[in-house]
Amino acid sequence: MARPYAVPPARRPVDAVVEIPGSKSITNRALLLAALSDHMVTLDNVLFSDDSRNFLQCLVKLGFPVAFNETNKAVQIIGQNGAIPKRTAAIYVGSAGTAARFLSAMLAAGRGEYLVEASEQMSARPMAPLVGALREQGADFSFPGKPDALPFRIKSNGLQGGRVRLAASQSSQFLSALLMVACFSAADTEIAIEGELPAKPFVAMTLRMMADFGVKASHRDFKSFTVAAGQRYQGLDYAIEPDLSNAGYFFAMAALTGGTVLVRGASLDTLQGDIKLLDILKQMGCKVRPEEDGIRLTGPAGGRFPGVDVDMSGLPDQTPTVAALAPFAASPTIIRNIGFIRYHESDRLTAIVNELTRLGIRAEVNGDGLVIYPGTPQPAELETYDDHRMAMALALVGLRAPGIRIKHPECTAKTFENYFDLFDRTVQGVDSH
Ligand SMILES: O=C(O)C1=C[C@@H](OP(=O)(O)O)[C@@H](O)[C@H](O)C1
Ligand SMILES: C=C(OP(=O)(O)O)C(=O)O
Repeated sequence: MARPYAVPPARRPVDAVVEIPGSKSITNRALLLAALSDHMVTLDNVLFSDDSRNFLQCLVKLGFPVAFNETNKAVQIIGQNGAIPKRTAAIYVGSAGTAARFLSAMLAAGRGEYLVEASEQMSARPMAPLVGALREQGADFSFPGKPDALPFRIKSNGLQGGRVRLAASQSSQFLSALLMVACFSAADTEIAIEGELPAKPFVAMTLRMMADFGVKASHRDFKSFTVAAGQRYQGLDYAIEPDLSNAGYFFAMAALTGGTVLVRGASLDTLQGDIKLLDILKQMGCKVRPEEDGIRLTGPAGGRFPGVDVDMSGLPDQTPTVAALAPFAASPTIIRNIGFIRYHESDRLTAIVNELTRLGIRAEVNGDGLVIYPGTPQPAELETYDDHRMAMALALVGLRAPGIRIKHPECTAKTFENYFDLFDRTVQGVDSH
């Protein structure tokens, strides 16, 4: 186990150009759509991290012809047009929500008998609404452990399609999973959403990527979705965007220090809803400039900014980032409509309040949101709950407050293996231009 990471306080405004690995959400969708396609797919700028390596290993276990080269960030998959090569297999999805949800749906839409296993953390996260919707369409589930949770066995003989209800309020990934496999069902699929659908931009990403691979879906105001049976995904070459969820920490470094960061390859024209963090940072006085080779953000002079009042249901993964900036704001920060982040790698509402409190910062859960008050963080060793985003975001506090240590920094490997190396280099200005 790695030692805690001692955050180096920023002695001057950061001035850096950073390269962020490929998007987890796009990588794991592209891997699924490639496997489901009817031809060879070549993926570029693929993320290699725990979440995507687990996904790739699952595809290998299921018998898909997969070739990958980590140095070139490239993956080639020969899609099997909705079929799964192995009729029986056991897969391990690790802690990846996307792998757990997307691959379970693919197996339920296949024909065979499969065991899906997961880390302890993922086994505690919700699966029941997805299991229920897949069961309604003909898949058979059994549970060696807790009912309706991972690990489980799936016995499948194709999905029926038809009208399906989905309790979607705990995670948008249930819907993304159902949408991506629906074209292989016997009949057209109509999914009726029950409860408030969170993280809609991730569903929009799913719809856009399905369309890129050749399958259309329609929806009425994100409340009901239709996918016609018989459509097929095509083989193509596909480039993965840099991960804007992970770029957020580096933009935040510029905001906190009144410095400037260029994220190479980032664009306002993106599949990723987390780009909206830039709007929040603008409200804090940052300047955003799209340039030829990326997006540049310049923080407010002296790192002085006001608190914000923001609905973050569309960009839930940025909640820890905004929470880490909040103690340094001139007024309280209010974050709304993010109750569902209780179901992420940790109960993030509780985790954020616990760690801000440990820093001597007043922070409260308020219904489905958070209120965080300005203050002076005191030296502390912070817990990270085996949650990459808690580790990556809490480190930001240490740029402006001395004596901050981040426990178990290795947990960033879920989506960003060398995060703390890049963090160090960004603070020290090694990569600056
Ligand atoms: O579909 C996706 O790629 C994701 C959707 C969101 O999950 P929830 O809808 O479960 O919140 C997000 O938090 C996660 O990091 C990635
Ligand atoms: C919620 C997250 O991950 P997952 O894909 O496991 O749901 C996340 O990366 O913040």
